[in-house]
Amino acid sequence: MLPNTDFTATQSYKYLADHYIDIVSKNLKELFDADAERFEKFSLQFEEILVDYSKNRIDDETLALLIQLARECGLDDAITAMFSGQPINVTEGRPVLHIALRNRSNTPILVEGKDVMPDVNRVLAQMETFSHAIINGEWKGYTGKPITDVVNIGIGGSDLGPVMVTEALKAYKNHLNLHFVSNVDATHIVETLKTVNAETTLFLIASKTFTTQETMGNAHSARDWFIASGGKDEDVAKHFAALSTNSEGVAKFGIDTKNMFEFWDWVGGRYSLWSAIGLSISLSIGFDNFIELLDGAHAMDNHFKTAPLEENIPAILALVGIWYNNFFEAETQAILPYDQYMHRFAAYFQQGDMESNGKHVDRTGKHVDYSTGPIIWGEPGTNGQHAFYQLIHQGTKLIPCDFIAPAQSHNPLGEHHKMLLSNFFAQTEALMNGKTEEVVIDELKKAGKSEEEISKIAPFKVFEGNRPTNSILVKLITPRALGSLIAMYEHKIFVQGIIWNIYSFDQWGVELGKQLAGKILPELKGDEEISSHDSSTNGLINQYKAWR
Ligand SMILES: O=P(O)(O)OC[C@H]1O[C@H](O)[C@@H](O)[C@@H](O)[C@@H]1O
Repeated sequence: MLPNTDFTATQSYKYLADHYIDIVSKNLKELFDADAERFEKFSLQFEEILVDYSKNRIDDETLALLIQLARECGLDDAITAMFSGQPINVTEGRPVLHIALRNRSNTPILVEGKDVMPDVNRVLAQMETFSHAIINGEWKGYTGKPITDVVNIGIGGSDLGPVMVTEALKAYKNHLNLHFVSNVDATHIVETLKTVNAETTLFLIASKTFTTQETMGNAHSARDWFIASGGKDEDVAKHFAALSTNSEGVAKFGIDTKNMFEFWDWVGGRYSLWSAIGLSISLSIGFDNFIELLDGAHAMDNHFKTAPLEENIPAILALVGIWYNNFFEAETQAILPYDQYMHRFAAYFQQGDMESNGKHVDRTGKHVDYSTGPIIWGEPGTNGQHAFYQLIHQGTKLIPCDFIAPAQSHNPLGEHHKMLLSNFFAQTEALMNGKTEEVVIDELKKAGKSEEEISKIAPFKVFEGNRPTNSILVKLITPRALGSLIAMYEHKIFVQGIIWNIYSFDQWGVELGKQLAGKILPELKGDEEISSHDSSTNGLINQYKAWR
């Protein structure tokens, strides 16, 4: 089971608190000047991924203390507990085994004494056969035509992973057109259905529970549309498949369980792209590439499981994150991919990280008196530079940033990639070094400005610098490299959850809103005035009724 340590009561935490006072007065630039080996010391390479964490406000002592903190919090045992299938998702009574879905070495992983690998491999084989049949055109729709369009209907973990990965790996895409419908707002399904033909469309109803309101609503509307477009009830089997843990729910909906791709309750929704939920990925880029994605994740799993903490990339990223979150009181963490294909990467880890570590009680049920999971946000570079980087460079908040870029582009057009990467390299340098008042004044002098003009404008042009970043340089965003990158962030989240002594694999925080929406829905149907809520909620509902 998981250890249960208040990390703020550890010896290393106390040392870190003292050490913070020392580090906070130091400038990153000075740290580089003082140590010619800093890059070599504070960067790690995993296959074709280079993680440079040297532009962080840390020194040897910081890192040693953070690693000591991880040890005091029982990280080693926690890793063993996860990989060996212990029920570490205690509040739901489940193990956490997304690592089993990509366990390409096939070593047995036992849940209650039973090896899960035969089931994992069985569903993978089912996905393989199905993917080939759809891609090759052997699978025919109800009028005998091959499938041209795939619509994945799912939300949260049953949407964000497949969307992010199919976008990130678009360079590997085949002829199938992929669509994703998540929002219960009818606009999403209506606009999607305008672009497809019932005779050649396959719907994947992706829902772990098969009870999620949005997904069920969209799935029913898709089936109604299919029937209204000329499909018969008996044709549904050719056009609807389910990705779920709930076979009863699937059968009740009217999908033949032969067309069901199963997964298990030990897979968290936000960790499920490696499971049957990844079927849209396998359809989009082919099963072999899907396996490459799993292989990449498995390689990162092995690194995470076996590398000493000093060389363990997910652990180091997590610990450096804790340094900012709990000592510098940083509230957010930006993820900034310099790769247009990765434009949903930050959105994906918004769920991955915030649903996992957005928790206010520790593993004993006690309210924590320290900060837990950060707010995750970001957009692809260089778009972000022309939007919110102003605040990162000159605002009053400390925003640790992860910069991610591929060395090679899938679209080597003219000078584009060099231009993109010049920005990638420049931004972390600028954030670290800033621009002093001296330099600003010198530049203004050279531009021929008067003393008076200079004194007025100079303060606005100063960059304090000393702003921390990680740079993650990937040779090329291949399925394998992407798999490793995603697994790297997953394990980072795991490590942080262990240190904060919280349960990272439940998500009770999504329940209250669902419950209340369930109560409000019937109230929206009649014309009577609503008075059962607070005056604001009553007022809003009644105005809606007046306007609808
Ligand atoms: O796949 P499902 O069961 O439809 O759940 C979709 C989503 O629902 C809730 O918001 C949460 O539980 C998420 O973690 C989950 O990903």
